[in-house]
Amino acid sequence: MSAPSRPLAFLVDLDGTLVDTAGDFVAVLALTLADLGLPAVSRAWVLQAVGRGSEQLIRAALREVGGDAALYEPAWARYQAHYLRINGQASEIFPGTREGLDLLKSQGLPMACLTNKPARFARDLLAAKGLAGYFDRVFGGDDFERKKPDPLPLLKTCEALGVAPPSAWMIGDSSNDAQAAHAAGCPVVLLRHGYNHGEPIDAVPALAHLDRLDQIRRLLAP
Ligand SMILES: O=C(O)COP(=O)(O)O
Ligand SMILES: [Mg+2]
Repeated sequence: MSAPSRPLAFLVDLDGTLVDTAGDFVAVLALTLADLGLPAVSRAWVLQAVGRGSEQLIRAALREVGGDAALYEPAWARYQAHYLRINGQASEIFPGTREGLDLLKSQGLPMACLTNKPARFARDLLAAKGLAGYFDRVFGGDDFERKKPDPLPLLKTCEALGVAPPSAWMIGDSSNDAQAAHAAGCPVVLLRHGYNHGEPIDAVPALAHLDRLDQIRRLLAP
């Protein structure tokens, strides 16, 4: 891939990119399904299902355990109540994340967190993990009409930061992020430690594939 143009902003995904939130999803889904008298989904199932937003995750979990699709509304209500209560408790910041965010911040450019997670959950999680201060804006999956992999959230975030998409680097962990970035015209950098629907992320074209966010150092101007 050709050398990246100098970035003028960073759009950073949350789940699987900054924070390993799989444990929160596993715990909240288990509590939600138990409330409805249904069995839990496995961690392995969660790892390949996460990334398309909460609504899709709940619908897929109901299908997975043989629950009636009509249970979606009560499931969503229970899911929100549990998520708000335990958000972050079974999640860890990935190694190299804080150092990586410090490096990005040192570039003096606008930064947005752009996730498919509902905005309220995203804000609470960033605050709980001490990461909120890095971001000028935080946008969640319920802030726009469509979610990643649609380019709309990236285009709207670029507009909010006042930068053109080709100068806004999307940093993510899944083909959702990459597809959205490609369609929006944003360069993309991918982390290997996230959740790419069970597929290896190296197969997805990007400026770079990193094991840890602080490895982004080699892509930035000294
Ligand atoms: O589906 C989710 O909630 C996770 O989304 P994210 O990877 O865009 O943060
Ligand atoms: Mg992600």
